[in-house]
Amino acid sequence: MDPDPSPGPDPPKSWSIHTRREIIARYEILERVGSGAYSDVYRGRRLSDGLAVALKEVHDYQSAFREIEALQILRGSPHVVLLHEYFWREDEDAVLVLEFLRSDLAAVIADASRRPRDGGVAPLRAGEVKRWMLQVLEGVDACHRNSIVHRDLKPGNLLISEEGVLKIADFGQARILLDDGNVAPDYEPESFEERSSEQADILQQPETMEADTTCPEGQEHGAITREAYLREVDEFKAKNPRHEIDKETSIFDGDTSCLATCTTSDIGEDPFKGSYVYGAEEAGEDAQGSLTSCVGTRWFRAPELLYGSTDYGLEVDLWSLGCIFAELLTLEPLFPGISDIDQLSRIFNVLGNLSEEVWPGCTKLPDYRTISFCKIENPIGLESCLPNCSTDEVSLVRRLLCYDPAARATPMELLQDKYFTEEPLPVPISALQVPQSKNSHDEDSAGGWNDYNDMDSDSDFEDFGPLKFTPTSTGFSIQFP
Ligand SMILES: Nc1ncnc2c1ncn2[C@@H]1O[C@H](COP(=O)(O)OP(=O)(O)OP(=O)(O)O)[C@@H](O)[C@H]1O
Repeated sequence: MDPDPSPGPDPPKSWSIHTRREIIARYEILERVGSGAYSDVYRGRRLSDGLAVALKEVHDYQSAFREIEALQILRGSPHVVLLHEYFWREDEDAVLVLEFLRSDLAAVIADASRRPRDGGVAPLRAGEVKRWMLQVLEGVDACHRNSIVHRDLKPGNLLISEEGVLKIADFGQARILLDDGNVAPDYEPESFEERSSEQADILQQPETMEADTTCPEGQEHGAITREAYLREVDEFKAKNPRHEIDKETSIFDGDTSCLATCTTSDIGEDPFKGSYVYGAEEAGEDAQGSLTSCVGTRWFRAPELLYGSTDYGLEVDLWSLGCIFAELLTLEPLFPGISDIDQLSRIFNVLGNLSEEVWPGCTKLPDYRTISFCKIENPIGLESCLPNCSTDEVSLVRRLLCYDPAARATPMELLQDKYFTEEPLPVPISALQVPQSKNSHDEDSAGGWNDYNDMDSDSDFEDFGPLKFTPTSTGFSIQFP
């Protein structure tokens, strides 16, 4: 699509990228390739050398600087999407210029699920699955080494280059965890007030954008101390009154939970769209250094988040990894819940109830007593969900899908798992089959991809025709048929 040079009166926000002179001067904006909860993404071409890029116009302020902050810290990680530069002028959406990646793991799974199964043999070879997993693990390892929790890991956020290199993308929900377990308050990646008026609209040029590689001895690169963050925030607030306005107009509600507060806004892949509560929770996160439980896509959301935890860590990503790996092995989503409660019930049906026995302390989760599930006498177990999988494959998934977050294996531990060094060995990246585009998961597929669009439920309760709800003194009791 040709860029529209005439701004016209009040162009719709999502098209405003076409009216940004500083961007048009450097990039040809081609077709829109995707859109998410907070963004529109266009394929683009750098005019100076023809480089293919993705131009991500982020409509949400917080999401934009979280993504920029994380991508700057992770710059140079081979399995994290590369941020070439970004444009951000006050009162306009941030536009991130990213390397263009044509496919994603969702498309790999959808493509494979359409291939015929040969005598029960999965269409994705074990060596291919291993190579995809290794790349995901290396990417998540880089995030976690830098204390960055992604919070929205799912196949659609694992982008893939033409050559088969997998890169983690969409850091709009990422946070940096501090040593004390809290999160770093959001801060402006680079203050635009410091720039001259000519430079004010282009915050980072490719030549000048380098993540700060200096870090105090003994401290992981990118793990900025709480003091440094608070200093940055103070400086930023002094320069940018908008931050103060945001804080004043939002309600602090940092301790509230998804289950308790998002029952009318828990909208599938976009649990926060139009949600006033989410905004309030995000403010709480910033103001108090605590976290919100309203993160991630439901199918990949850890039980502690489903139970409203605001005191979680990197381990929420590990649960998501377990769900992603299971899906790679079976080509079907493991826990395709249609609401938060259904999500929990699907997990319990497989792994058994969450109790003090399996995770000491879990009864203190904010919403644990709000909803009581009936006892699952005979959970079906992970093996039944992973038919035709080897013991090693089941064991790998099991090491991630532990109720107790502390028991989940870290990416580094998994990278050393014998599964990856035993036959069949991971295939080389060049032998991976990369789908032509990401669009394949919008089409019909046996993998249930259309269900991703069906994850939107206005209420946690409306989809529960066959379930028996009983009000209790603390909340609800639910019985399954
Ligand atoms: N670097 C890229 N190269 C090619 N396509 C991309 C790139 N980044 C994003 N996209 C496409 O744009 C879509 C939206 O991007 P992204 O997931 O980053 O945005 P979001 O608004 O944070 O989405 P979500 O609602 O999933 O959180 C992606 O699904 C993907 O198809």
